[in-house]
Amino acid sequence: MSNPPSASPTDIARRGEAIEILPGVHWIGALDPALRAFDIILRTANGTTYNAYLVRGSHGVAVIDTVKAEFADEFFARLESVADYDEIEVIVLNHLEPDHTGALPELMRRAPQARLHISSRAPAMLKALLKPREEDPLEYRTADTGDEVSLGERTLRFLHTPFLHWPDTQCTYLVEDGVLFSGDVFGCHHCDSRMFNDRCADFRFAFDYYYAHIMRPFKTHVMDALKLIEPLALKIIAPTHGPILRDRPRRYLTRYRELSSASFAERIGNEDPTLVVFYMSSYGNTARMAEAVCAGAEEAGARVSLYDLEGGEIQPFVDLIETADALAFGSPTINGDAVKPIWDLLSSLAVVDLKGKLGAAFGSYGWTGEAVRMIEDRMRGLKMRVPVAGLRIKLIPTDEELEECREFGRALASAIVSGEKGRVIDFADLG
Ligand SMILES: Cc1cc2nc3c(=O)[nH]c(=O)nc-3n(C[C@H](O)[C@H](O)[C@H](O)COP(=O)(O)O)c2cc1C
Repeated sequence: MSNPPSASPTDIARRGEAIEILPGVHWIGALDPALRAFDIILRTANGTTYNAYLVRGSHGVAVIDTVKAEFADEFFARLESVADYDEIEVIVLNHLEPDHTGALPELMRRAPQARLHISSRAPAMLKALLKPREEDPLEYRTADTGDEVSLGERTLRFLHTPFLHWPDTQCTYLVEDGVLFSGDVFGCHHCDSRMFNDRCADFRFAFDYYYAHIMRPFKTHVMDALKLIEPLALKIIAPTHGPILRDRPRRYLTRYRELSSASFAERIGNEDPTLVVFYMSSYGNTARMAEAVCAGAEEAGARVSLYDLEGGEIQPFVDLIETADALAFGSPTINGDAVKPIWDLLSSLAVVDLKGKLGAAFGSYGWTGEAVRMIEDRMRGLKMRVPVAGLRIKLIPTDEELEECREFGRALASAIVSGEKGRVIDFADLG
C-alpha cells in the first residue's frame, strides 16, 4: 500500500500512517514531540522520534526495530497500514535498548512466524529483556558482519558495530537500495514530522549534541564502524531517532569522522606525554603543591598544563582531559571531603573515553585529610590507573615537602613515559 501522492510526509506522520521512503520501504515509527529529557541525561528542545522501518521483498516482509512501549499503538497502526502480520518473516533488532524494543513482545505475539535477527553480542541481553520461560526458549539468529538475509529480490546485510552505543549494536544495510538502517548511529533527538533531512528544521546542533553525549565515549568503536560503513553505496541513512538522512547522507559520515578522529594532541602534532593538573586552594597550600608537582613532571619529560578550577568552566576542561595522558587533581580537605569543583569535573567525565589514562591526587589538609583518598577512589571507579600513591601534606608545605611534591610529579611523568598506561577493564569484557 502506498500513500496518496498529494499527501505530504507531515500530514501522513500526523495522521498516523506509514511514510514511504522508497517503494516497499516504509517508516513505521512514532513521534514523541512532548519529550524534554531523554534517559534522564539528554535534553531535547523538541522531543524525539522512535524510528522503526518495514521492508517488503518478494519473499516476505522485514520489520527493523520497534518503538518505546508507550508508543506501541502508533507503531502497530502504521505497520498495519502497509503490511499484514502473517507477511512478516524477519524482525531485525539493531540493538536492544528499551526505546526500540518496547513493542517487541507484542510484535512477536502478533507475528509468531517471524524470525528474530540480532547481533552476535545480543543473546544474553535478549534473554534478560524478554525473560523467556525454560519450557518456551527464545528462537533467534545471530549475525556478524557480512551475514545476509534474503527477502527475495532484496537483501539485508548486517554490519557488526558494537558499542555504538550499546554493546550489542549492529547496523543493517539494504543492499539493492543503498539504505543503511543504522540504529542509534547517526541519530539525534529531534522530532519533526517532516521526517526527511531535506525538509526538517535545522537539526545540526541536535546531531552534534547526541554524538557528544551518546557516541563520544566510544570514539574508537565509531572509527571501526566508519571503516565498515564508508565503502557502502549509500543513498539513505535511516537511524532510530530523528530525521531520515536522504539528502547527501555522506555528510553525516564525514561529521562522525571529524568528531571521532584526531585528538587535539594529534592535531597539533604533539607527541610528548601530557599531564593536566587541576587544583583548588583556599590558603595557597594545595596551589604550592600543584606547582611543585608540575615542576617535577616537567623535569621528567612531560608536557604539563596547570589549571585552577576556580577560574574555569567545566566543559573546556573535559575536552582537555580527553586528550591528556595523565590527570592529577589537587584538593584540600574541607569538612571531610574534596571540594565541589573537583567533584563537578570528575562527574562530567562519563562522556570521555578515559582508556589508558593515568590519575593522581594530592592535597593539603588540617587534621583528617580524606580528600586525596576519595579522589583516588573516584578515578579508579572511572577505570583510570593510579600508579603513584596520593600525596597529602599537613597545612603549609615545607621545602622538604615541596621536594616530595616534585618527586611525585617526576614519578607520574615517568609512569606515562614508561607506558604504564592502560585500563583495568576493557569495554569488550562487558559484552
Ligand atoms: C571550613 C574548613 C573546613 C576544613 N575541614 C577539614 C577537614 O575536615 N579535614 C581536614 O583535614 N582539614 C580540614 N580543613 C583544613 C584545610 O584542609 C587546611 O587548612 C588546608 O591546608 C587548606 O589547604 P588550601 O590552602 O590548599 O586550601 C578545613 C579548613 C576549613 C577552612
